[in-house]
Amino acid sequence: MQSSFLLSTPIPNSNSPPSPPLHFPPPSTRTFSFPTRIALFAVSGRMRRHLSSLRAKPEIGTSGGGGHRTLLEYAGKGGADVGDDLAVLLAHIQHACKRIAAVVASPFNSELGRQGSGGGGDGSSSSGRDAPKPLDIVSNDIIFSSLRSSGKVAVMASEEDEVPIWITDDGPFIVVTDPLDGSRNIDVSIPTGTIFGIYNRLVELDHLPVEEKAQLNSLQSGTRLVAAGYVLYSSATVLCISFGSGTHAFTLDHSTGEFVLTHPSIQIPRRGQIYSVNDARYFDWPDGLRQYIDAVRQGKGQFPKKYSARYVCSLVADFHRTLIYGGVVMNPRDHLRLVYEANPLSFLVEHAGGRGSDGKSRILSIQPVELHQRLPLFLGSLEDMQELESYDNIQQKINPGYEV
Ligand SMILES: O=P(O)(O)OC[C@H]1O[C@](O)(COP(=O)(O)O)[C@@H](O)[C@@H]1O
Repeated sequence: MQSSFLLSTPIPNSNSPPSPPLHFPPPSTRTFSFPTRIALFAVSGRMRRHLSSLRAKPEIGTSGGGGHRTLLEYAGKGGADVGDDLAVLLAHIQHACKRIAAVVASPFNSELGRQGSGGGGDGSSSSGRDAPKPLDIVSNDIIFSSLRSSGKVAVMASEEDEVPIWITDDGPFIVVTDPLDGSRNIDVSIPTGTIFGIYNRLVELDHLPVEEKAQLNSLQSGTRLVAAGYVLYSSATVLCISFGSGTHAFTLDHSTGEFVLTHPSIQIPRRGQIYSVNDARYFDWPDGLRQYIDAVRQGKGQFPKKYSARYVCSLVADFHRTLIYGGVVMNPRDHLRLVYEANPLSFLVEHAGGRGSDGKSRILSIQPVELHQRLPLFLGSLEDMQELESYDNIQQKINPGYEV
């Protein structure tokens, strides 16, 4: 009785047209004992309440359905009220990231993902940057055309472009971005991500030649970020953002095409029990880092429990897990980029109560001197980061240029 009742009752979903009011005939009482009748009545009552809650109309301003606010509602006047210009820019960024999500998940990208393009024989470009894969280029183009059509961006500075690109003189914002981080994982469907940071255009530089003002606007210190975020392309597509007050994550609802608020005001645990690093590099590490990892592995660190290791080798994925579960994510060699990777992620982790460091200094306080500047990167829970940095010698100076 109970299971056929469940099977025959259509459960509304947001794709279905509005359905007529649900009517549940009371279960027949003729063939059941009194206690069974009571139990069935309770089940059907609970079920009725559950189903009507599924059919509940979203609150005003919650068009994501299910009572969740969408990203644009959150950023708008009834929410964080980030201003019209930033809201328009955000609408274009989220649109670009939905397109990238579709491209990385497409069955037709495998050929693209496999080929390298350009660069030197050692897989690097003439400027020492890694050779981009075709999907890096496609993602870069998607971001660029969205930023340009927003009309709100003066400069885009991307991992995939040798120099920052001047877009429009009166764009109020500067966007720094790694359009597709972790693209080396694309052939095997491991998560990837987009990272971005948003600054105000420095109007005091408007009189300078275009190349010069594009460069200087892009090299602002992380403390001046207006907003920063990442989009994780994984089992779910998650857009995590901070406008300088809290860090919030929105998950793409594929049935509505909206990012809906799923993780408001994320607080990274003060201490986690996970470290994330490529530990095949153990023998190239300095003593301090080895000692730290040896200690936490054995439960001999400040926290008397043995840590676990997790390493996806995709910065956005490793960072997202660390933000939610706590612990530390690190790349101790000079590999990740200050401007469009370390700064945005440090901004996010700080606004969630954690810390971002190069092993010696706070990331956000480092003045960038060039667009593709690399550095060691450590991000995570406050207590874990304090413990890690207390080892002093944690930056890996030997960087042989690993093959994989
Ligand atoms: O090779 P390592 O030191 O493990 O570095 C892996 C890191 O490099 C990255 O792949 C970024 O490098 P790329 O921008 O060259 O892809 C991160 O996603 C990842 O966390």
